[in-house]
Amino acid sequence: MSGKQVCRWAALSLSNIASVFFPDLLGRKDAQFEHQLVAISTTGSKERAQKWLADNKIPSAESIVIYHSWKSLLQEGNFDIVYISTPHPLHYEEVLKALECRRNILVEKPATMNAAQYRKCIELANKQGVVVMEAMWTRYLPATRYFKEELLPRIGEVRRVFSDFSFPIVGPELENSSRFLDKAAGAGALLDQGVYALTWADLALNGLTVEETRVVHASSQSVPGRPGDIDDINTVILTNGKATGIISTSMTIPGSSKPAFYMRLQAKKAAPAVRIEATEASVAIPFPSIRPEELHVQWYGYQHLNEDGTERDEVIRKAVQGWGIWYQADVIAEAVFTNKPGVIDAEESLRVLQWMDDARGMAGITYDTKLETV
Ligand SMILES: NC(=O)C1=CN([C@@H]2O[C@H](COP(=O)(O)OP(=O)(O)OC[C@H]3O[C@@H](n4cnc5c(N)ncnc54)[C@H](OP(=O)(O)O)[C@@H]3O)[C@@H](O)[C@H]2O)C=CC1
Ligand SMILES: O=C1OC[C@@H](O)[C@H](O)[C@H]1O
Repeated sequence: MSGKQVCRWAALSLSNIASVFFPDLLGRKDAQFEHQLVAISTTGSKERAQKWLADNKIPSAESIVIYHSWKSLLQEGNFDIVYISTPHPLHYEEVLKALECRRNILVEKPATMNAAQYRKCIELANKQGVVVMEAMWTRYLPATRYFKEELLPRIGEVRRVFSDFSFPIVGPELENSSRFLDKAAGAGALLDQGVYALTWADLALNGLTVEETRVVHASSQSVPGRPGDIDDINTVILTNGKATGIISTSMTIPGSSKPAFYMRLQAKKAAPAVRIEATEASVAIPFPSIRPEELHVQWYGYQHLNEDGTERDEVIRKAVQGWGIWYQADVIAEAVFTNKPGVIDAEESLRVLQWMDDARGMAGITYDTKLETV
């Protein structure tokens, strides 16, 4: 035993991302907590659950309680935090039920389909005295923390940020029933990828002081050749009066990505996916900005010269241990075990959800109204 505080997790669904999150988290020696998976729920069979546990080499699989109803998991399960990773349209109902059961919740991004739904979740979380967090895992990585805490205060006033998240996850072989192409499953690049690109814009524009930032433009191109008008190439422009954010997404073109990314083949010399331009320096973040390990800083002006008189550039490297989706688990566990109820980074999540609402309104990106009720 590690002598660390044990944090017992439940998985609400055996999703693709749960197959990334738990192997990255469990047995993590450099984590602050001893994270354990103790219960799972799946719409699949017991055999599917057992295969999932075996395929993902989940420790102590034989003692994990398997539920075939996510409501039973929430009502009866014996755990500290539930990780919700179903398709986005299901998050809201599941979070509400988890709150009714006074559960601590890590819910995948986007936390809900719109800002109004998340406001309701926040209100209930505060009433129930539990901890809720959107699994915007990028915020909790070393390079992101360094950017916000150490670099942003030193680069002068941010004036413009370009933030792209494009990755060709929609290829010719993908079935229309995939969650990336099924509007009933919340398909669309803005909700799926835009949340990352907008998070970097939020870190740049509001990381030091929060300024009233609004969407002034949004346009969208649909996935070509597919039914359902699925948003793909989106362009969103934000402004707070002093700075401008230009955000882009795509699920069909590589953008700054390298298609081998998903084979965990890190994109060497990838093009910048984010570029933050301030008065003293610019900061470029190579793809994948969802998992940054390098900040390329270009300093401006005579006060930032090398000995040879050239302006200073530097690459700040903050390596990620493992895939990195585990860092957020320590953040929510810390709040749970130090009795700090509430919604972590609620305002940040709400700003991004509101910008996506506004951008969707301008660009005509819509979902069945039943996915958007509060
Ligand atoms: N943080 C990150 O890096 C990533 C985050 N995500 C987010 O995670 C969420 C899930 O994405 P992903 O893992 O690709 O999804 P998947 O399609 O892989 O898995 C979704 C799971 O949800 C369950 N599910 C699906 N439909 C229903 C239904 N109608 N009723 C009940 N359960 C259902 C199923 O679980 P079961 O078979 O066990 O019943 C299914 O396996 C999304 O919100 C996405 O934005 C996704 C990828 C990366
Ligand atoms: O959260 C995510 O991260 C990686 C993307 O490729 C994926 O589509 C998205 O859901």
